[in-house]
Amino acid sequence: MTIAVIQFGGSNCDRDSVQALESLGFDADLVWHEDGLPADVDGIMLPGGFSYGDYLRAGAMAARSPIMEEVRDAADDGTPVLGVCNGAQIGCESSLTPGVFTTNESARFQCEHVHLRVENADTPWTRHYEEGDVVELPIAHGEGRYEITDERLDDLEADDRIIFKYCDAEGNVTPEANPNGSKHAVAGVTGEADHVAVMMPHPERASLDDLGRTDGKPVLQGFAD
Ligand SMILES: NC(=O)CC[C@H](N)C(=O)O
Repeated sequence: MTIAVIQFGGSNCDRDSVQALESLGFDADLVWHEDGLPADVDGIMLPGGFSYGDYLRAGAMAARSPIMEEVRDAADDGTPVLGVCNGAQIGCESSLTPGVFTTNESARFQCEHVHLRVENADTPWTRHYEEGDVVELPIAHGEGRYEITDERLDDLEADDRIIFKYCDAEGNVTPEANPNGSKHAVAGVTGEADHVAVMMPHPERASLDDLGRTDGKPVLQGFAD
């Protein structure tokens, strides 16, 4: 099973993602965006980083790379797509997923561990958790605040498309536990179909025993489901 990890100028979590995926038994191929999507990939990961220096708005320029049309076509054909951090920003900027990620409420880059509550355990990315599980993953972003209109967010909530929310260690969603001011504490959301999803925290940074935490492994295992 081969997962394409797409590299843009400024991606910096591409190799970590490959290593995490390989540790789970996947074949992971780094794909430079100008080379186009290889035929017969079984999954696509948009990794974190600072594509195009986060100019305009994080992810906005990478979203215009022609490979994103191919990613969309593959997603429409059922190929699983996961965007993490800058990959989440690219996913939203290219409308694979709804909303946008913009400047943190703190107006600062934040690098810390956060807790997330699993909101919907019935997606490929959350199937190995139980609804309500609390997991701990790292974040590292300056533009991680999820923003969307109230009306669209209500629809996402009603359709169970929010997969993770920021919470405290006990699973309470509170303003204090929301690291960046994301609306409704959204940390991860699916596309129209749940085999497409994006999230700001980094599961690949918590997927190897050597990293001291493996809470993120189940997310990446979603590529196999
Ligand atoms: N870890 C990442 O993917 C980098 C974050 C991102 N481009 C930001 O600062 O918002």
